[in-house]
Amino acid sequence: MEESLLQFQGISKSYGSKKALRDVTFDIGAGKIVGLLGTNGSGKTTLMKIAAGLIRPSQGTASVAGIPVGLSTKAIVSFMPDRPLTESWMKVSDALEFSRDFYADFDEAKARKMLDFMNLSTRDRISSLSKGMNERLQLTLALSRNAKLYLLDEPIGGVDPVARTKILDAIVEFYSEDSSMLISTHLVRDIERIFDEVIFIRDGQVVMQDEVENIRIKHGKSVDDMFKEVFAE
Ligand SMILES: Nc1ncnc2c1ncn2[C@@H]1O[C@H](COP(=O)(O)OP(=O)(O)OP(=O)(O)O)[C@@H](O)[C@H]1O
Repeated sequence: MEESLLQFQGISKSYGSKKALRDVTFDIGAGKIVGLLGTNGSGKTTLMKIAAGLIRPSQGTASVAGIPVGLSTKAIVSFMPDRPLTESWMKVSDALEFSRDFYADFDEAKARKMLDFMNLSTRDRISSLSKGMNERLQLTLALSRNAKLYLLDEPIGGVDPVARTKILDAIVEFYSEDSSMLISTHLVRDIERIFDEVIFIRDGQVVMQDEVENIRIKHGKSVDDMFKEVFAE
């Protein structure tokens, strides 16, 4: 059997009386780029944060590479949150230094190569970066760790189509094939070309998990068409 890199078993999460995830079960194998697709408020960020070990589920178990989510899985999981972690007083070089001090697996040479690719300079002030450039920086910081699992929460949210293409190209270029990646988004059309598999999540429940090739062959549809069909109101 192929190695499982991320496993959710019967995960539920409530915030007070609000149920954000309901009995979520899925498995992601090694070497896969997986899209976590759902509309606003469907529970994508909650799922990512549980996988990253930042919040605890109300029920169920989550594991990364067979290890229950906790301190030791944090060392092998790189999380790009949908809101920047950097501070506005920093320069890009300060952000690199922070990541280097913080993460034993941070690869500075890779980070510098990626910054070049992204047209970012270490001298840039973070407060002066546009939203799209800031997303590029956050992605650089996340992908420059030699992690086993990358969790990217809305990496193309709120940026223009040109920046989206650049960000997707960077993901494909700098992705290492022995790791897996889970990418949440609702902008399916722009990004579906990079997915091996997709998970559809609606109202906190997984409604479908399939290989992209299956969707195209079995259903004769693009992932975007399938998404629109599943999420039609
Ligand atoms: N800290 C919180 N307290 C209370 N409710 C919350 C909290 N965080 C999320 N929720 C609710 O849980 C549900 C799932 O939220 P979540 O952020 O996981 O969804 P999402 O799919 O990431 O949405 P979006 O695409 O809008 O970011 C939403 O209804 C949200 O309002």
